[in-house]
Amino acid sequence: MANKSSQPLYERIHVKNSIPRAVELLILFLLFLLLAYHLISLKNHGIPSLFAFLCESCFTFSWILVINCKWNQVRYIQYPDRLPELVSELPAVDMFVTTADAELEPPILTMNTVLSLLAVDYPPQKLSCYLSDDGASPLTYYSLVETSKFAGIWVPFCKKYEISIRAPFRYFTSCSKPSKDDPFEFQQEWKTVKDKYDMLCQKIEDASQTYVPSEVFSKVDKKNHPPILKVVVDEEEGLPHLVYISREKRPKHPHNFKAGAMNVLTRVSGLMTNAPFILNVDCDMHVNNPQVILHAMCMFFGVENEKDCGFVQFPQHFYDGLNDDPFGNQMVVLFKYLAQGLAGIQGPVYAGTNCFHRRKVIYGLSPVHKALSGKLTDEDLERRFGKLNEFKESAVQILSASPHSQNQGGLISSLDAANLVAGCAYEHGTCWGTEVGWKYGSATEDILTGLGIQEKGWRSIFCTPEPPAFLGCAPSCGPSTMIQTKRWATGLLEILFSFKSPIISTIYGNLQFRQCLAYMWILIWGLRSIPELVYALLPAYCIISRSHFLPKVNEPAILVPVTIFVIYNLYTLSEYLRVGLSSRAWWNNQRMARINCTSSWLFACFSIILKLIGLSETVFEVTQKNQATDDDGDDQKNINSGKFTFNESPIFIPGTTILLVNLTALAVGVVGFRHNNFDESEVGVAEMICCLCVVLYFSIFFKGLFGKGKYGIPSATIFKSGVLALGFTHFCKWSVQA
Ligand SMILES: O=c1ccn([C@@H]2O[C@H](COP(=O)(O)OP(=O)(O)O[C@H]3O[C@H](CO)[C@@H](O)[C@H](O)[C@H]3O)[C@@H](O)[C@H]2O)c(=O)[nH]1
Ligand SMILES: [Mn+2]
Repeated sequence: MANKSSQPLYERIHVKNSIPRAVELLILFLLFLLLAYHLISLKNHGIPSLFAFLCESCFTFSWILVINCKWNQVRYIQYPDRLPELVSELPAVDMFVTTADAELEPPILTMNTVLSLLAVDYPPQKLSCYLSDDGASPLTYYSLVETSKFAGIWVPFCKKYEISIRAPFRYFTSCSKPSKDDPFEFQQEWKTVKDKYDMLCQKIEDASQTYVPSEVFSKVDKKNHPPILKVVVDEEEGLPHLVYISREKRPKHPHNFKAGAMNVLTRVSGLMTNAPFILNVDCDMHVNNPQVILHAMCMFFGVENEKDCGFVQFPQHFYDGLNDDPFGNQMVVLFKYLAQGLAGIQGPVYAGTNCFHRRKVIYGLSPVHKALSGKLTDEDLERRFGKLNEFKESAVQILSASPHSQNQGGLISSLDAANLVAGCAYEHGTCWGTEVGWKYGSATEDILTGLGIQEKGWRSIFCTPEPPAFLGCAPSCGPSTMIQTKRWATGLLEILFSFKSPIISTIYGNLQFRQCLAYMWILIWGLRSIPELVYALLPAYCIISRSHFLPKVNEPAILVPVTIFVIYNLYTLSEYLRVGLSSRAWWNNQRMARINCTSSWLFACFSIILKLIGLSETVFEVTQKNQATDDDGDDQKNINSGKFTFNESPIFIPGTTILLVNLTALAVGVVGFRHNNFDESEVGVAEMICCLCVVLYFSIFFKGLFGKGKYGIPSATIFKSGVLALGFTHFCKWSVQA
């Protein structure tokens, strides 16, 4: 452990945030005032006021959760340079990459992820990289073999010249071309490496066009095949181990998506290298800061009490992000303030990628039991980890030893044993997926797994080195963005309505109360769609039915909602400006938030209802990743990138309906203004402004009404939404007469 007399490995800094806190409290106060107003005006305004009151109660509740999340902002700075003085021997790290579909996830992207991992600044003999391929794709395997050959020149090149970007596709595009002033040797080598990389890309590209001949994969059906395990690099000077795994799949066995893949990776690596630390990255992320493992180690070895560092999470940043974040999915602000806030409570949630785990924590150890092995009988071990003796032994080694006395050196296990633990029957009757490993039962296995770890009392660390440790790609078209947010919200609701919900973890486990509230804020995303949907329709309802839910413009009470609106928007805007984003990015995120909330999250609610009544299971729909090399001409790409796209999916119906209803209401309202007779049933100005705002928030759909091809909403969707909108306006009128 760290020697305390010398300088610390990290520093914990409290971020000053008194002004944001004051504004947050002011908004909360105003929200309460607004609630009070609705209660008082229930008599005059009736039903609309009641609905407004209910919705705003939800918003207020959610705001309290937000304030809780952001209250104490904490940041960490690591000093990797000090590691050598303090840690005599660096521990081994097993690095996991998951891929699931060679079509949605182009192998060249995955290969760049692997290359960037192989080339990190860390003793290579301490590293092993395991690639899990749920697509059992011969192309992926072929690419990996070719990549391992290229790694033989790429890794030494990066280390020799201290290249800062170690994913070749990023390095070779980012104006890395050597200038005349560079040493001649470097210019030469640069050229060779670049040529070799281009050849690698070409080979993979060619292979993707033709059938890849391979004994290993002859007659492999990706949904029904035995485990395929290949050691691609075993002992090679200067390179980490590299192993390809495609776990067994059988139609009758649920494979539990990514969580299942992670557990197979954990077991196979447990047999082969059994490193005490695990790093996992998705195939769409690559290492952007070669010192990343050292940063993580500063935290693991720097904390005084192990308990304070169960896992180390790095943020997800995205490269080549479209300008001003048109799809609102770069999550810069979310990651910044939320994770920094969580860091001040019990630590960030586990985000599924860019995270270092302690293997023993993954094996279910709690911080109060520093070691477990002595207490576990052979039956216990078998129940937890499965039958295989070799694996039980490896687990005992992990559960008993101190973090850096693990085996190092070559791969130790026989492939037979490894094949066994990669089989789908192995987990049967064991604790894998419940007490041990990545947890099953949610499409957001990451949040569920992290929750389980924090429930045991572990804290986690949010680590934000400069340059960013990892970069990835975010979906860049309408449908995949919506599908992704829907999957997240669905997975989160699955957790909320299960026995693993944070409330239970707080009552029976060691999850801190404020951390529980933080989880709640995330888990209820899907449910928020209901009040948001009602609220998006309420102004239109009021205009069509000549009723009110807001004060009139000449009443002093109007100041309350107006002030909330203004202050809230300035507050969120300032968050964007403070991290250096534009006001355009802020606006894009605001409207995507409204759209996601009323569409993807609403559909998440539907899937949960279907699941709860037992009609269908939720699935993990893999996000389409962008090709590193785009087929579109550059010009074409610049014009159209960032333009929202649509498809036949019903997910676009709510948005279109909301737009149509509000347009109708605006029209009705304008006509109403003309014939205004200044009595009680006049059209409310405040309601009209609200309608206008809703139309602005849904302006993407407005453009979609007239767009062509994938930029337009399909006519079937417009038709269905039209019918719904018509139904709604009739309902408004009918409710007045009734
Ligand atoms: O059956 C499956 C499905 C997915 N994956 C892998 O899981 C990762 C994440 O999938 P992706 O489609 O990229 O989903 P995202 O929405 O981008 O992922 C975010 O959300 C997931 C939970 O929904 C987390 O697991 C991820 O870490 C997090 O980045 C990828 O490497 C996939 O190859 C598998 O290995 N097996
Ligand atoms: Mn992804």
